[in-house]
Amino acid sequence: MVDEEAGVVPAVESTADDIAAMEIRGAATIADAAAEALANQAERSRAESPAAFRRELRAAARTLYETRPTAVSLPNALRYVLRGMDGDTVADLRAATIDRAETFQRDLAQAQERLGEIGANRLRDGDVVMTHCHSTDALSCLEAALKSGKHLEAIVKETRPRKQGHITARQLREWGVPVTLIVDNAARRYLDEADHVLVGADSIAADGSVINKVGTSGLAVNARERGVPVMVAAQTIKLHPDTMTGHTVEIEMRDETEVLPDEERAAITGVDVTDEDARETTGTIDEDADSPAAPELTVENPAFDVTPPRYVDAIVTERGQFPPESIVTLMRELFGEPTDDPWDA
Ligand SMILES: O=P(O)(O)OC[C@H]1O[C@H](OP(=O)(O)O)[C@H](O)[C@@H]1O
Repeated sequence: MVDEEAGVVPAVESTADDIAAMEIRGAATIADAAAEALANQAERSRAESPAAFRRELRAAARTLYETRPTAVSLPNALRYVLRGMDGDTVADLRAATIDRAETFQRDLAQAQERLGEIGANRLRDGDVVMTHCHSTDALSCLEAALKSGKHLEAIVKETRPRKQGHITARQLREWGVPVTLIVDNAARRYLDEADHVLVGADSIAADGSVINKVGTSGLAVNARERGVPVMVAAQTIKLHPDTMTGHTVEIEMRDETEVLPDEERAAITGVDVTDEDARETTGTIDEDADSPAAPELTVENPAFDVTPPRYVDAIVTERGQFPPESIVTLMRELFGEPTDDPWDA
C-alpha cells in the first residue's frame, strides 16, 4: 500500500515512527534503518516515471529526516543513498537506489568494526572503563579489546531518563565483562576507579565539539579534573558537515513525561506548596493546586549536550584516532564543501 499523497510507502512511515519513538535508536542504528527504509521505498514504489520515482524517494527521505534532529548520521545516510539514485528508467533507478543503500549498510558495519580495532588499541589489559548511555561504536572498541584477550571491567552509568545504560550493562555482561551499574550522580565518585571514559557521539562539530547523550559534558569535565582520559568512539558518519559553515547542531528536546510521568507530576502539583497547612498534613491533595494561581512547574528534557573539545582526549573513527581540534581536516576531506538538504542531492 502506498500513501497516495506523498507516495511514501508504509514501511518508511513505520521506520520514521519507530525512530521518533526511539524504538529504533542510537546514531548508527538510525542511519542503518534509514538506508534500509529508502531501499524499501525504492523496491515498493509504484512510480511510473523516473521523475515520480525521484519525487517519492525525496519525500521518503524527508519523512525520515523529520523524526529526530541531532544525530547527523541520519541526514548523512539519506544524502549518501539519494546521491546514488542514478538511471534513466524506473527500473534502473530502483536497482541503483537499492544497491546504494546496501553499500551504505555494508560500509557502516565495516567502519564500526574497524573503529573498534583502533579504539581497542587504547585499552590495556585490566582496564576499567566508564560508559555513558548505549553506543554501538563505543561497544565495538570494548568488543575488539575483549576479542584480543584483554580483561576489562566496566562502570556503567544508568543514563537518565531512559536508562540506556541498562542496554550497555546487558551487552557487556553477555561478553563476560564485570559491570558496576551506578546512578549518573555517582559518576564523579567512581571516576577514581576508572582508567578511561568511553562514550559515543550523535554528531561531531567542525571545532571538535562532541554532541552526545545529555550528561556527557559533565562527565567529561569531571574526568578531566580527575585525570581520566575521555575517548569518543564515532564513525565518520557522525561528522556534521554543516558545522563547517557555522551552523550549530540542534539539540533535541524530548517529551517531559520521560522525566516526570503524569502520576509523578500529579504528586508534585497536587500539593499546594504555598499552603503550610496542606504541607503539614502531608499527602493532602489541594484541589486548587492546578488552578491558574498555582506556580508553574516546568520540566525540560534535552536529549543531548555539547562537550567542548578541550575535555576530549581522542575521537576514534574508522580512519584512525584524532585529537578533536584536527577533526575538521577529516571532515573537509570526506564531505568537501557544505551540503544541501538530503532531498536536494
Ligand atoms: O551510533 P551509536 O554509537 O550506536 O550511538 C551513538 C549515540 O546515540 C545515542 O543517542 P539516542 O539513544 O538515539 O538518543 C547515544 O547518545 C549514543 O551515544
